[in-house]
Amino acid sequence: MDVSVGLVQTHQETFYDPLFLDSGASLPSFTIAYETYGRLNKEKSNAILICHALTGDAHAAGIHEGETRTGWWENLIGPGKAFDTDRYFIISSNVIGGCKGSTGPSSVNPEKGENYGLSFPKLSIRDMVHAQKRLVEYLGIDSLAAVAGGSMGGMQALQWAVTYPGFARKIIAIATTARSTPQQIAFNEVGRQAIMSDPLWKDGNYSKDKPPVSGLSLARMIGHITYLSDEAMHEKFGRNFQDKDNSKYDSPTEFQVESYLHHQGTSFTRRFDANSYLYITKALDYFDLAINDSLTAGFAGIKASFLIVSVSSDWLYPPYQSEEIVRALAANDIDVQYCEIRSKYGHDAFLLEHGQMSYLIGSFLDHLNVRDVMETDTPAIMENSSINDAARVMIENSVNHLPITSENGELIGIVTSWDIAKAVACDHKNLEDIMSCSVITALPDETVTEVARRMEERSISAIPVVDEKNRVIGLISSDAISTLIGRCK
Ligand SMILES: CC(=O)SCCNC(=O)CCNC(=O)[C@H](O)C(C)(C)COP(=O)(O)OP(=O)(O)OC[C@H]1O[C@@H](n2cnc3c(N)ncnc32)[C@H](O)[C@@H]1OP(=O)(O)O
Ligand SMILES: N[C@@H](CCO)C(=O)O
Repeated sequence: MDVSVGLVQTHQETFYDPLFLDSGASLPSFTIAYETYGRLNKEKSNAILICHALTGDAHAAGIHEGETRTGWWENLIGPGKAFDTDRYFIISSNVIGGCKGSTGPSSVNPEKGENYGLSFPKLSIRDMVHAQKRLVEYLGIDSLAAVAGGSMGGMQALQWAVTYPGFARKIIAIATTARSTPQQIAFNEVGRQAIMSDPLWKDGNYSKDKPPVSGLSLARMIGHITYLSDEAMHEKFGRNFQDKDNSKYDSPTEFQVESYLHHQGTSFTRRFDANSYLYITKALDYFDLAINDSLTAGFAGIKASFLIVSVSSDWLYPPYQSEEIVRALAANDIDVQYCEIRSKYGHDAFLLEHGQMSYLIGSFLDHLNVRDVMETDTPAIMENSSINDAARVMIENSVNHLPITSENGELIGIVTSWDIAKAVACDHKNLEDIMSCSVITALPDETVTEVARRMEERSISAIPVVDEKNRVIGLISSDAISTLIGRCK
């Protein structure tokens, strides 16, 4: 059986200082629903905020008492999983504007004593993030190890990096964009029109017992098509009929795909509020991190490392949008890793491709720096040494790479066992004749991944690690790296 965080509860916290919104309006007070998994460490340095997508909620992992469904990222959050609750304190909250315990249009306006409905102010992704910051501070946390999410959750993660530079050390943004495209806005608008065309919607003043279920169901059916791929639909349903005995002309849901979409639409109306759908999709539409159409300008000043993941078959948030994020980050010299995962599931792959996602997220969160892997007791020799001295030191210490330093410890060259062999074969007498003077080096705070890539490109099996004054402080070897990868699995 899978290891899980087990029984969990959704908590609620109300904040009584107003939340000022991008629209110019404000919420006099607001409530945030949230769950936490794992333990906050003494230094309060191990918190990770998880952000949900359009229709998600705070219940990202574990199980609620008396229920059977686990949280929506159950496969990624838990002991020993990518978001390892033995090491990290995970926070997951419902966005403001939502309908799963946080303040949204279905909540009571404290100033009027009635539901907000359409009097709820317009929201942005940044407003959602401002509200999350209040929660994080309430939990006593003044920096986050990471913020992570898929789809709209990825937008929130990016927004955190822009709005609160340096607050989160790592950002994980999956199947997302830095600015909504006309096509995304178009699908959202069709969904909204489906809701607003339902006579039960009543300009947003529907009663709790009579919500606009046909409109909301239709909105979800349209949305759900965009979360799948052509291939996934072929594989799931083919052209199969739902009822094999009564196949054609006389059933409203002849094809399996029709039946499936109706099921997705209907079950959605049991868990989601129509007005929340209108507000949250609008927040998606407004989302644009570019400044004067430049994402590079929009990302200036960011201080975090990024993992950006796209899905090969995602036609709603296609990989080119992730690539745009990566280019703009790289243009700002921001550390970024990018992977397009191969998947047939389409956009919803961020909820389904557990293997690939676990690997990427797990390695990104745990990635080690050169400092963690380098050997520090490696020998070096002075510049005026002889070839014999070099050979002896190499044999005595069983090393194949020997940095050569000046008197003050500065790196001036390197000699390898291959160079020594060459010296014997070609009868060279001086160390200067065989040593390499333009040495590829590593810095202690670089990631092992970056350095491994450099070593692979140059076909080098070990490189000296130097400090800011180019003094040798250790050596990193491909052997040490492969031992590490073997250990990490
Ligand atoms: C990420 C966030 O932040 S939260 C939001 C995420 N959660 C959701 O989107 C919930 C709704 N979405 C889904 O269920 C998504 O499809 C996923 C991605 C989460 C799950 O995908 P899968 O495991 O592949 O499930 P699938 O898409 O096949 O749907 C299964 C459901 O369809 C039903 N179904 C399958 N075929 C048919 C059919 N021919 N006719 C009618 N119903 C059908 C199943 O009975 C099942 O019903 P249930 O969910 O009520 O138990
Ligand atoms: N299935 C996800 C996809 C939207 O990104 C949701 O409903 O939130």
